Amino acid sequence: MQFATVNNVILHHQLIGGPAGRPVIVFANALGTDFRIWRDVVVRLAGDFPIVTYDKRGHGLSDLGQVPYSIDDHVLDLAALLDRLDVKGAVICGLSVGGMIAQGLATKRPDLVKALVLCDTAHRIGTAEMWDARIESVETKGIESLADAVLERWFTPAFRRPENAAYHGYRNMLTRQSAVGYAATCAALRDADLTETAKRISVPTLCVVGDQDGSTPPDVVLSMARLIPGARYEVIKDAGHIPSIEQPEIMTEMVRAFIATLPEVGDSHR
Ligand SMILES: O=C(O)CC1=CCC(=O)O1
Repeated sequence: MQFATVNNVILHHQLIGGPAGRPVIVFANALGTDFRIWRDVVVRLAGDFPIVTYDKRGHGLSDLGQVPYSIDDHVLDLAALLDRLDVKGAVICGLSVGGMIAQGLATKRPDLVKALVLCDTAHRIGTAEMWDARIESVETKGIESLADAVLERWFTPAFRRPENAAYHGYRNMLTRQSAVGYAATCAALRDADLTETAKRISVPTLCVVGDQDGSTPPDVVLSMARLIPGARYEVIKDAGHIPSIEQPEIMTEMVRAFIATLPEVGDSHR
């Protein structure tokens, strides 16, 4: 099954089976992306762990639902999807707004979360003015109108070479997202301040950032890491906002090494 109705919204997802006794890894995505941004990490981890990927509402093949959204809408969707899949005590690996969803899940539904990998994210991203301007551009001129600026923050100059087919492919991913879903998630980002949430996270947490991230630069991610009790912080060289695309090998090994440090929890898998 790749589609499930939760909270009156169809969510596109994949569950890849893995060995019993290993924690499920759940991947959550950035604004303007779908679950394929994790593909090069997922293929490296598949077989060693059960894996869940999904498209948050308003993105990929998932429904739009009621707009605009709040971060809580996204958190409740992920909680309902994991309940539906009978996943508990997972390692939630969230990138950008996906990392905010992961933080929210860890505090709202601690039974679902064994540990967090927070990639290129923060307790607060951007300013209300910035998100309002972005919403206006998307609503009046479409995602294409901001694509080049977004891609400059997503990727390093080395990745943005005109001859790099992957660069053009991910540009297509961005511009083909629903403008309505994109703007609705910008509203969720505008309204989200997870400062108090981050302080209450009580699971082992790894915070990761690309050294050239133009959206949540290393100092921003570090300030989130400092709020989370006991969190570790790592920088990935030669990566922008989406290290799972630019440095999948390093990203994978960081996730693997982090999971190896987690205490065994008997009921942490399906
Ligand atoms: O679009 C960007 O600048 C990057 C981004 C911010 C939040 C998110 O999920 O992606």
